[in-house]
Amino acid sequence: MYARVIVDVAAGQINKPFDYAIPDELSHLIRPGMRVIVPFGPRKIQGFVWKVAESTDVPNVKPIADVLDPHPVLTSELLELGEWLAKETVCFLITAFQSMIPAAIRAKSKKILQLNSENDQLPPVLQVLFQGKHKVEWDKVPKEKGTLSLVKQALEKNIMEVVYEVKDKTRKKTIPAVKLSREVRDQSLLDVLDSRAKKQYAVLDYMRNHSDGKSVPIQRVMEDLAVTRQVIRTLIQKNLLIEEELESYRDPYENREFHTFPRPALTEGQTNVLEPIVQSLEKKEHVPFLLRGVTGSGKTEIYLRAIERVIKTGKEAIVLVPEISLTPQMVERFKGRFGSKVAVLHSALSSGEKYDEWRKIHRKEVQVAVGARSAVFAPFENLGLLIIDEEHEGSYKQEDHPRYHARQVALWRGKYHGCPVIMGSATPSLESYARAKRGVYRLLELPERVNNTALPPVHITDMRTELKKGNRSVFSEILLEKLKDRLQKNEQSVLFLNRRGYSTFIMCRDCGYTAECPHCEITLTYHHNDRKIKCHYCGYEEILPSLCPECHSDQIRFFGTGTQKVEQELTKLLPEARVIRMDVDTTSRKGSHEKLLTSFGRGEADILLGTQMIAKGLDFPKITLAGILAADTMLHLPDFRASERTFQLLTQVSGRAGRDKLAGEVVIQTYTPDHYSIQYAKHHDYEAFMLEEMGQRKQGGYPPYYYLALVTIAHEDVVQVMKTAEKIASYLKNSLSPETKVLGPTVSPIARIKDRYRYQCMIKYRNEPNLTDILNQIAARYQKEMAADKFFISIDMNPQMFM
Ligand SMILES: Nc1ncnc2c1ncn2[C@@H]1O[C@H](COP(=O)(O)OP(=O)(O)OP(=O)(O)O)[C@@H](O)[C@H]1O
Ligand SMILES: [Zn+2]
Ligand SMILES: [Zn+2]
Repeated sequence: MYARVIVDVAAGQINKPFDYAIPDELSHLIRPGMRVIVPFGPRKIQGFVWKVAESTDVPNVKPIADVLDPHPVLTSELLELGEWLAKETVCFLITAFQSMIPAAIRAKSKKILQLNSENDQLPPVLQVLFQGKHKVEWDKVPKEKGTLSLVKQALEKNIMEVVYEVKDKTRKKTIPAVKLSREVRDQSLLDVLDSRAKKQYAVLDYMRNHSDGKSVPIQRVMEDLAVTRQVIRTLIQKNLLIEEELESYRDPYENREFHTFPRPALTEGQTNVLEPIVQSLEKKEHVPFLLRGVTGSGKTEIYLRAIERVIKTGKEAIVLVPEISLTPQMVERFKGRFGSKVAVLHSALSSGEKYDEWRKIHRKEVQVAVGARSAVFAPFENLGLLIIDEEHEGSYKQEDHPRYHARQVALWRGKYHGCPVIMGSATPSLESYARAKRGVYRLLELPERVNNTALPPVHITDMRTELKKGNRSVFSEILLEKLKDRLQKNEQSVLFLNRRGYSTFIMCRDCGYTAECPHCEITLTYHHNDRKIKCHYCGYEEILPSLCPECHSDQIRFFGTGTQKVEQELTKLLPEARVIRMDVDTTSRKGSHEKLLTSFGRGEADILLGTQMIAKGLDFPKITLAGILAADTMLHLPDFRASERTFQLLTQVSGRAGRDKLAGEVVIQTYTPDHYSIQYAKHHDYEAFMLEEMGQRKQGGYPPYYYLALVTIAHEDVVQVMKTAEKIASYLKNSLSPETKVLGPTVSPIARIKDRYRYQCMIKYRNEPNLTDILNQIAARYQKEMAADKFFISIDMNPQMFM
């Protein structure tokens, strides 16, 4: 028997399987989807068994060295999905497979220097390096000329050699447990024990009555019966109990109690919406539903009801939510309804915790997976439903290989399993909405809030007028007034500050110098906490200069409005207000996000001030005011979705106010009050906005009228980039149909990142069946250069970002 293995070397001409012999002792074990260790050149690397075959054309195949999994980590469905994904997103098969499993089991091989003789044969410098051990990781070797040439000599003399070790990072957590041995199960206890051994008798009796023949943690037996470990040990020695290691899960929600989440009677609107979904569940039909429901219309309840049906029929469901709305509140709604049937996959979990949640799915111990983007790969085999909440969210697109969109994957899986997919949002993306209008998706609508409360009235304030009036503060008069009013009434407010397109930077007031990253063409951002300026693209940082590096003036200050600055101003203007600030700085510690929100929910603060993370998902009855401090910061980004994103964000934030009995209100501060995004958001008019935006897209030749593909080429040498970009552009122009437009090459909006100059070509097309093939050819053509770290070519189908 032979295995076709996709090996983990994402470089060179190896986007194809390699054949390995399956040793006899493994032949009954190996199945497609398992991870294996195989020899590859001088080293051993990890791979996935793709297929098992009777024969091979390859002479002298080497045998598989080891198997890492007792059960396949990739189901046959996921293997198939991976192939599709690799082609569609133009990436390596191995990259697609790796992205479907938790990071904890994505093993990497390590390069290691191993001594073949005694330490003292080495030159002193290297002796120090080895410190008496016979192995050193290559990463620990100082990469300087002297040491490297000594290493080279030692390798040539065969004093040491390079080996590769594959480390499986998984560490399953286990706890000691015991179970009854067979002889105890089949006999009367008095036959195996002296009746005077009362405690031992009690233990065996307990095990008979409680354990159902399964193992029980030793700790629990000790606690329940108040016996010492010695009693149990004696029973083990007598072979009456068998000791076992029980796998235990790191449960991030272990110490939390989930209140059973009430199951309200559905409103008429909800009933109508649920009906066609239930029908398609019953008919086992793949129907893509687009559920457009205004904020607070009870979409989540629809999800819960549909999942309920799915679980009843013994099937499984996946629920995707954007990372930032995967709040404890959200988790509680699912855990509160379905309890231990739910696994939560969340990036804030440690990689061990994530792995444990994944294993619950893999071992069919849960039926529902709730999680961010990558949860779409949950290894269920009997899917009955997939849900994408806030389907318009940009974070569903992965901005790294494989550049997939979770919606695209969900639809693929829905089709595979013949089950419905629900895409829900108050502001569906224009692309999805257009598809629904054309009947590709089935449109379901919830136009009203659950208890028929009105959507909150929106005030627009023109910040230019404020400035003319002499108001230099971040807050308009009207917003400040309303904040004071809420304080008096003991109601809560949220203040939203857009993170994107708006950051604090430093500038010299005398000469106009601004600090830029020396490796990227981007301004450095000021961080108040450690008084440093940092690059958000490459991580470069430096201490805030006290004098201007150009003119040595001491008038160097930071500009822009960060949350910290707003908070300072807020405490000055409203000293009595209790403010909770939520941004990257206050939520970086594990669990802090949750703490802040719980505290706000308990009413321990009056104002919640934050960035994107407070825009969605929050459902607090006492919030009656939502303020948006600078609505237009995102409007001017070089991105054709800027207007759409602005509209969506304004609508989402507005939706936080007045969700319960108390009526809500919204204040939007802007410099461009007449912009259609802002005007339609004011009137909660999604359809009118979409209509106007469609016109804009048609004119500009953007989605949904055209599809886009973005090719970015980067290299340290600007001439090389230009030449290659030209070559690629003209190759594309020659191979694609005349109706397709190839724009560029042009300099990317961020012209340099990590010392590499960047150029891009944009492809706009309507019908180009061979495009992915052609792009895959281009990727293959430059693989060697990319592997050698010279060129960096990224191909992004349906891009969400244009930087
Ligand atoms: N049928 C119902 N009867 C009473 N209350 C309900 C009903 N359905 C939902 N709710 C409650 O109404 C509130 C809003 O519902 P939900 O959060 O599901 O809306 P949503 O459409 O998901 O909102 P958003 O898009 O703004 O996040 C919640 O507190 C929910 O518990
Ligand atoms: Zn200066
Ligand atoms: Zn940088």
